[in-house]
Amino acid sequence: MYDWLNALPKAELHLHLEGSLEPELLFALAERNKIALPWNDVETLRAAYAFNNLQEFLDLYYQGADVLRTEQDFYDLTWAYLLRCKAQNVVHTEPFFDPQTHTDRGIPFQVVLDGISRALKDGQQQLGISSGLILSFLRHLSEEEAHKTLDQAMPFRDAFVAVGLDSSEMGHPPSKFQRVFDRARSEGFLTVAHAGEEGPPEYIWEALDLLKIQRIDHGVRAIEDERLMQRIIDEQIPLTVCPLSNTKLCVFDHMREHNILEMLERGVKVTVNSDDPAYFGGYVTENFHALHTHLGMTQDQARRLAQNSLDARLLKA
Ligand SMILES: Nc1ncnc2[nH]cnc12
Ligand SMILES: [Zn+2]
Repeated sequence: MYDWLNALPKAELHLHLEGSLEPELLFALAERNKIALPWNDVETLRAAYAFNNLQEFLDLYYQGADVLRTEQDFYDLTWAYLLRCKAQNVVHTEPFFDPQTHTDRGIPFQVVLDGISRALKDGQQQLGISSGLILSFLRHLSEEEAHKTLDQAMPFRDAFVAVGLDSSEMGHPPSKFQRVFDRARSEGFLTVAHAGEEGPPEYIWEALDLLKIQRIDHGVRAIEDERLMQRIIDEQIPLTVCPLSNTKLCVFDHMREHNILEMLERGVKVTVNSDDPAYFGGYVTENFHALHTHLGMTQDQARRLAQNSLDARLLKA
C-alpha cells in the first residue's frame, strides 16, 4: 500500500517550509554559519521531538529556524523539500513561510524570499512541480507587526498567492487580524488561516466570516459544531488536515481517534498534508499511510483525498 499511495498524484496544501528543516540539514547549516547548537548531535535533537501540545513544538521550531541565515540557506531548505515532493509524486505544493521568524532576527525579508523563490522556480523547471507561496503572519505577535510584514511584502506582490495565519492559536483568535486581512484582500491576496487545530469552533467561524478564508488549515475541531459542519459541507470549504501533526501534538491521543475519514464520508472536502514533516515523522505519503494502518483507509478513500487536494489548490493549473 505504501508504494501505491506514494505513486498517487497529489498536491500538498499545508506545509511550513521551516518545519521541513531536517536535523541533518539543521546541523549542516549551523556548521556553515558557525552557530553553536545546544544539542550534541542529530540523534539528541531528534530525541527532543516529543511534544505535549502546539506550544512545546513551536518553541523548538523557532529555535531550529535560527540556523537559517543566508539566501542559500533558504534555497537549500526549500530545494530539499521539493526533492521529497518529487519522490512522493506531489505534483503541486502551496507552502507557507513565516517571514517574521526571520526578520525579527535581523534577516532581511528579501534574503528569505529570494532563496525560497529561486528554489520554487527551479522546482518548476527541473522537477515539474508547480507551486504557490503563502506568506503567513505569526498570530502571537501584534496586528501592527503583521501590517509591517505586509508592507515589506508589497514590492514582491507577485511572489505570493495568499496570506495565512499560524503559530500559537489559543488566545489569538482570527478577529485579532481582521484589519490586516482586509488590507491583504484589497491588495489582491487570497486568504487562508490555521483554525480549529487546538482552538474552538468559534475560531473557525471567525476565520470564515471575518478573514474570508478560502481554506481552513487543520479545522479538525469543526466536528464539535453541527451548524459549522453543515456550512463547511454545503460550501465545500476545503480543510487542510495534518494527521501525523495532530497525533504528535496531542490534538488526538492516537491515530485511531482521528476524525478525517469520518469527515470525508460526511462530505467535507478534507485533504492530507504533512505540516512540519521534519518534526512529526513523515511527509505526505507517511500521513496517507498512517491513515491506512490505523483507520483502515481504502484505496478509494485515498483517491478521493488526493483528488480533493488537487481540487483545493488556490493556483489552478
Ligand atoms: N501546526 C502548526 N500550527 C500553528 N502554527 C504552526 N507553525 C508551524 N506549524 C504550525
Ligand atoms: Zn500548520
